[in-house]
Amino acid sequence: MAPFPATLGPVTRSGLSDTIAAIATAPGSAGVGIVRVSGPQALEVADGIFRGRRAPSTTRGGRFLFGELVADDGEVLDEGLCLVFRGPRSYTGEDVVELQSHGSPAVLTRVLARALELGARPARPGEFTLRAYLAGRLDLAQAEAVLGLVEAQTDGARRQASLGLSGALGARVARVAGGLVRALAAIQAMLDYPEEGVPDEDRAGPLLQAQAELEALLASARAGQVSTRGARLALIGRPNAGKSSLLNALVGFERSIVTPTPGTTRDYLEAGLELAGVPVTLVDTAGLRETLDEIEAAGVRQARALAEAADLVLALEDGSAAREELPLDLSGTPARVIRLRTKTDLPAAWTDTALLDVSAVTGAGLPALRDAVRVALLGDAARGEAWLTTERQADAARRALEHVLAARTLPDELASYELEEALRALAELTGQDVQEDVVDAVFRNFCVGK
Ligand SMILES: Nc1nc2c(c(=O)[nH]1)N(C=O)[C@@H](CNc1ccc(C(=O)N[C@@H](CCC(=O)O)C(=O)O)cc1)CN2
Ligand SMILES: Nc1nc2c(ncn2[C@@H]2O[C@H](COP(=O)(O)OP(=O)(O)OP(=O)(O)O)[C@@H](O)[C@H]2O)c(=O)[nH]1
Repeated sequence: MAPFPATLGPVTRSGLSDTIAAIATAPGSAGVGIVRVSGPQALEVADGIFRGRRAPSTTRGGRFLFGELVADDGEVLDEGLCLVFRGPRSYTGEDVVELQSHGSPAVLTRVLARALELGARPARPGEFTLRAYLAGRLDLAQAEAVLGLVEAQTDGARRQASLGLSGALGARVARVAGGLVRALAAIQAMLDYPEEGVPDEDRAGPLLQAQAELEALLASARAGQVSTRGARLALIGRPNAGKSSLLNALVGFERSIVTPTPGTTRDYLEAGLELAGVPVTLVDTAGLRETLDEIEAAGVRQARALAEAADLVLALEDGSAAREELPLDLSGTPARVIRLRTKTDLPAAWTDTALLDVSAVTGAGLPALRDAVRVALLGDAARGEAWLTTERQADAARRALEHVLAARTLPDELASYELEEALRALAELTGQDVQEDVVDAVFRNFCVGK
């Protein structure tokens, strides 16, 4: 891969020759904390801070030293470790030094301040990973996966980010690009040697396959974003339908982190849990409880707004009492709905096979409900495959697919133009051919020190 994409402009590249430093660990007290330094003067900076049996600048890469971290006046700030990575064998590809101390803000801010005195400048958000990208050690999708790993709240989000970092997404995209290049070659041969008679399948076959792969990738995008960003599930139903009990049952049956937080306005209750690896926020509207009975317009509007803001609606009807209309009509809203008949441990007042039977008391039907939620949120995106996890990636894949679809119907000359555009969109996805502002936008979301 090229040292950095040719289209990158001066802003992204600026300051690559200077040395950056940042606290790499989270704020607050911890057993250990890290100040990371990267750039040509990293070893010099380390020599100025670290006092041990040997100087960092005389140490081979891949080693760590034990010693003291000292201030400019010689005061010992803390004991600590110094890890030496010599470029290009480091995270950024440059010389990198890690100063690992005890993890208090008091120690870490002093170590960082000393690094800045010695000539480093504060790193911008994501700048270490940006440098790794510019050095060609990560593609843009991998850099986004690093962010995903830093921010992962659930095992599902972690799994997708880890797959992305391993390069699995880049490999999937490269497969599609390979097919497009083959189709392009067939078209070129047709244009250059029309009398040779290049078989039509040479062009159509790879194109069809590329189309199918792009469609599968795009189908994974929704799942990828849901698994990273999480999903909101709204519980809708008449008073007494069993919303709170179902919320408690779902939360209670999950092993993972439970954070019941009353809504700031006390109008609704939210509970966080993990369903099928997806961070899910269940929303139960307390404010609606009084108003829905009278089908008051404001209450229904609020419920509708809640449903529309949700990724998925669970619509509950009490199976033990005379059946009443749902309190609001969800047809015509984009919300997807799973309809439930509740309290199935009690004698049934009615049945309806279109609804999923659940009992919050016995737990009957909850596994089927969790399954239905998983399918509604993730579709059938294969778990072991790398998914598109950001809107930026999905947008690039969408454009690539549009060009492939166009290429399938156009005459050769125009088709080859469309395929080149499709390849350009794929190169954008992995960051091989991308505008500087796009790169900047990716790294703006990072934290300092990453
Ligand atoms: N202390 C610490 N932990 C960390 C990181 C780090 O930078 N520091 N990471 C980062 O954020 C992650 C690990 N990622 C890393 C990736 C590459 C290299 C690296 O130096 N690679 C070189 C050398 C490999 C080798 O010696 O075999 C290379 O690939 O050439 C280091 C960390 C997670 N844990
Ligand atoms: N037997 C049985 N009773 C249930 C079940 N779910 C809820 N109930 C009972 O039905 C009543 C209403 O349940 P809630 O969970 O408070 O219903 P809700 O929809 O949140 O009602 P509001 O708080 O008024 O909005 C309570 O007395 C529950 O104990 C169930 O699965 N089986």
